[in-house]
Amino acid sequence: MEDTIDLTDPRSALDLSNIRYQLIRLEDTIIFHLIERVQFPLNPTVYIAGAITIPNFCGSFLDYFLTQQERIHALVRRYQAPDEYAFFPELIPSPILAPLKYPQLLHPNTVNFNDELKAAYIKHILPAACKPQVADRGEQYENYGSTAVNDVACLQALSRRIHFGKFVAEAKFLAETEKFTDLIQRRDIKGIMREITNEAVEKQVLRRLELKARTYGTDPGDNSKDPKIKINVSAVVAMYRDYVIPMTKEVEVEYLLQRLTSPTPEAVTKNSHWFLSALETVLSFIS
Ligand SMILES: C=C(O[C@@H]1C=C(C(=O)O)C=C[C@H]1O)C(=O)O
Repeated sequence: MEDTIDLTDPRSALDLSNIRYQLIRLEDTIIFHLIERVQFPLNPTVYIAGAITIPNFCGSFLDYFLTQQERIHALVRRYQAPDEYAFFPELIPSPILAPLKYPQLLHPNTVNFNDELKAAYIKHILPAACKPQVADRGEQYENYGSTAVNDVACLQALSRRIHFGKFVAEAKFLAETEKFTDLIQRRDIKGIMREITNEAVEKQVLRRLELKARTYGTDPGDNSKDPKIKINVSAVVAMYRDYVIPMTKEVEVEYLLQRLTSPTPEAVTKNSHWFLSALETVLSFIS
């Protein structure tokens, strides 16, 4: 197992033990971002379209923040990486940096579960993890900016986690190509779900997560008998059990259902973004 997954090397990127290691690392990122987020109350206003007036924008404050952040991150090539998926892919510009040449690791596909992830985050994950909303204490106590900054960090880490399901699926497909080819050809979704599921690994993930949430959420300097925990540990476990693991597996299944078909133009765009960007750069020099 390597220290980090190398997405420029197919042997590293499609090795299931490397992928699992990456998923374990992402648990740390997700828990730390969530600990930051739950310092603030739920602040439902942030998620309601039109609740905060924004010039030339009619969505929610969170969506405004996400679109702006994705634009700047796209300029520095974030969404060229095969493990990064935008929440608003239709709004992102081409990078200003020269394109990187990633090898073709995944079959071209259109799988993007970010809408489902964002909906579950707002409707279920946050309400379970946040402290109860204090009564409206007036404008000077608002922390909408901090709320959205932390939400974007949480959502982007969660998005990477669930979309790593594509690498998991590709590794499993390569290990048992014949079996998966048959299931995919018969559109046997239940059979695919059964074959990609590893209950022992899932149980291990949940046990480790509980320990991590408790450990990272406790100040090591707090020697009291009943130390304060900065995060609701059972909400973290429930987030993985009810949303993160099921969505990772849905990503796996959807990816496999597209594994044998020839790519649609939309799928090619994500996978050959570097080629289109290169073409754009060349054309900008000519014109
Ligand atoms: C990620 C894997 O695939 C599936 C998804 C898991 C997850 O989301 O944590 C765990 C086990 C499998 O059911 C794996 O096999 O490691």
